[in-house]
Amino acid sequence: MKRNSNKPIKLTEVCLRDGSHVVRHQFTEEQVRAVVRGLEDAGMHYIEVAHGDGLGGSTLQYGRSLVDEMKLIEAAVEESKNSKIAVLLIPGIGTVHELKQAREIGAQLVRVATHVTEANVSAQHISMARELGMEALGFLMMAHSAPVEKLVEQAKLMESYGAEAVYVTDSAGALLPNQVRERIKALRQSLDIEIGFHAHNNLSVAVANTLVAIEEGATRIDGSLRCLGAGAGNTQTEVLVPVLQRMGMDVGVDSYKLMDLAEEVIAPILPKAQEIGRGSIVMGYAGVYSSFLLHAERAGQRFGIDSRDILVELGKRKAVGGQEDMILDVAAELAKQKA
Ligand SMILES: C[C@H](O)CC(=O)C(=O)O
Ligand SMILES: [Mn+2]
Repeated sequence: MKRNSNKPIKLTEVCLRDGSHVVRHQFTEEQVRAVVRGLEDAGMHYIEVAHGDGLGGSTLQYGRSLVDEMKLIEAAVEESKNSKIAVLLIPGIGTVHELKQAREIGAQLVRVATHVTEANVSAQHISMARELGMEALGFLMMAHSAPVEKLVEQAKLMESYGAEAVYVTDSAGALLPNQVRERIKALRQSLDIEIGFHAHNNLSVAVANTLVAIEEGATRIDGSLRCLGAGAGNTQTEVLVPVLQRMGMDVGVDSYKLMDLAEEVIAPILPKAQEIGRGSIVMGYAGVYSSFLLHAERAGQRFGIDSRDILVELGKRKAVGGQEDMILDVAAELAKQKA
């Protein structure tokens, strides 16, 4: 593959953060320790640990964590030597208070996540992270939902606040390869910082999209072992690494160790195998935030309606992350219409 960048690829394993949605935020300290030990041994570059909705996400609205995320981050830091521990923060859900706490216990990188049109709310957290000596990256969620020019404008804002990279975050798993290409290409042409890509596999194109992103010059790449991430999960890490090897790119991570970890440690954690089920397909198709899946399934059961109808309606209303309360409203409305 001809890459449009000569910078090394840096992988971030997100199963201990994005996967938190799948286990309803019930990770135990032992699970986190076992996963981090395995990832450290395999040579993973970054490991993200936090509540699924980022620092401070443990609430009634998003789902309470079984174990305080700071305790999990601390455990992850203890188990890692060369792998760096990363956290995610959505301004408004997480605050500078949690950011400082995460830094004090050893987190080295933060991804400040905002909706794709709301980069302006990331300024304070990006600059605070830099002051704290952390790597600070921007994470533009629901990147499918804005025109390319808007995405570029918002990424430039994050760059101006001090972000060292900006991610195209395909939260809904809705982007198709040509759309990933045009987005990464446009960012590469307009920014001086690194570009990242975070996929969801709802339409079964996460690996393909990630390859396109890398080809166009993305160097910060996310994956989750065994697809342990919201919806149908992310780019499957233990698949991506050997695919890259076959393309002549050695990212310095041991693929056998990743495969063993996925099979022996992650698979037993999964409540059920991560499949591209009907809910995930509809999310990708309708452009709905992947972490809404389980909330919509629960609401569907409660109101006796098909959760796909809820997801399609949420897509029409352009619901964004943080609007989980809309799921119940939509379900109640649809049930009323049905009655
Ligand atoms: C808080 C979200 O789950 C962040 C993310 O991983 C995404 O938007 O995708
Ligand atoms: Mn995600």
